Amino acid sequence: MLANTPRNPGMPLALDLVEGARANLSAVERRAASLPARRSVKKAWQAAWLVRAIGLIDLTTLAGDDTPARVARLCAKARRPLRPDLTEALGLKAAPTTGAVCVYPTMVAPAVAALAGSGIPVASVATGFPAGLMPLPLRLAEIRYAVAEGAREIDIVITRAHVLGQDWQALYDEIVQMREACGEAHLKAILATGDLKSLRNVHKASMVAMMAGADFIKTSTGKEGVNATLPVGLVMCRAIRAYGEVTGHKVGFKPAGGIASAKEALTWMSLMKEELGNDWLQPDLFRFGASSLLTDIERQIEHFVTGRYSAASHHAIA
Ligand SMILES: O=C[C@H](O)COP(=O)(O)O
Repeated sequence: MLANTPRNPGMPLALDLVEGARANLSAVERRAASLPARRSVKKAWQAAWLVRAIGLIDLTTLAGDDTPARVARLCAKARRPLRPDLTEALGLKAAPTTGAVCVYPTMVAPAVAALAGSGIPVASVATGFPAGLMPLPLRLAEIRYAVAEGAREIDIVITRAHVLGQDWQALYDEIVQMREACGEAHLKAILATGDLKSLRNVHKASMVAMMAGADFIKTSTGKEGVNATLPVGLVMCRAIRAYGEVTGHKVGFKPAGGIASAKEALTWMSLMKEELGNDWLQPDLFRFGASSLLTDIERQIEHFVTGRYSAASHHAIA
């Protein structure tokens, strides 16, 4: 899944680049507000974009009552996210699969077993998700555990206090160690932007995470009061662009938390296309972190094919 784009090796912490980061807030907000109004994707193209969106989803369950059986059901959905009659009606050569399945560390082994032979990677949250307030050696041990269980992607959470206290060296150092603990597994750095107080902090934390070698930067755990928003997404995309201009490295982006409708998915995809280009519409550089988005996408595709909507419960996931 992540084979096409070389990994971001990171770079030494460059405080001038972090501090010099400019987030022109009102321009960012104006630009973000204009995105949903755009009608750049219509009808047949919309169906094609929604099929593409399926392949960009990290199909997620992160609940206290997760069980191996629920995870197995979710994995079955990841293998076959679209009903065969819809796949056929759309004339798709290959049935889509989701980008990954994302679970807690103790659910990695059941997910790996359920996805065997599918090529779909398992992503695991780690580092004391969602708050991250555990001693660093335990957070690193949790990464190693998830990797040993078979996770190919690790979604870490950062220490928000390092951002709120502007301690960029401490943030850089912890992410460098997390990346080392990941080994071959790809690291997605969850910034928990709803906790970071300002867009300027979001921009700075994005830059530090990329300098420390994050393969992806991700907005939210899904557990903060405010999760993925377009202004935050725009700031993170512009940070990815700025980092790319300085280093030549491409870093992926994952909005997560509260993205539940096909319409929102299309808006996020337009943002990626316009801000970063078509490479960021591929699963090695873009993912949605979402637990219920697939249900609405399937409904909208069914409507496109049949002209009718069925109840969301007919598209049960786990
Ligand atoms: O990373 C994924 C999020 O936890 C999913 O959030 P959601 O349940 O609001 O879609």
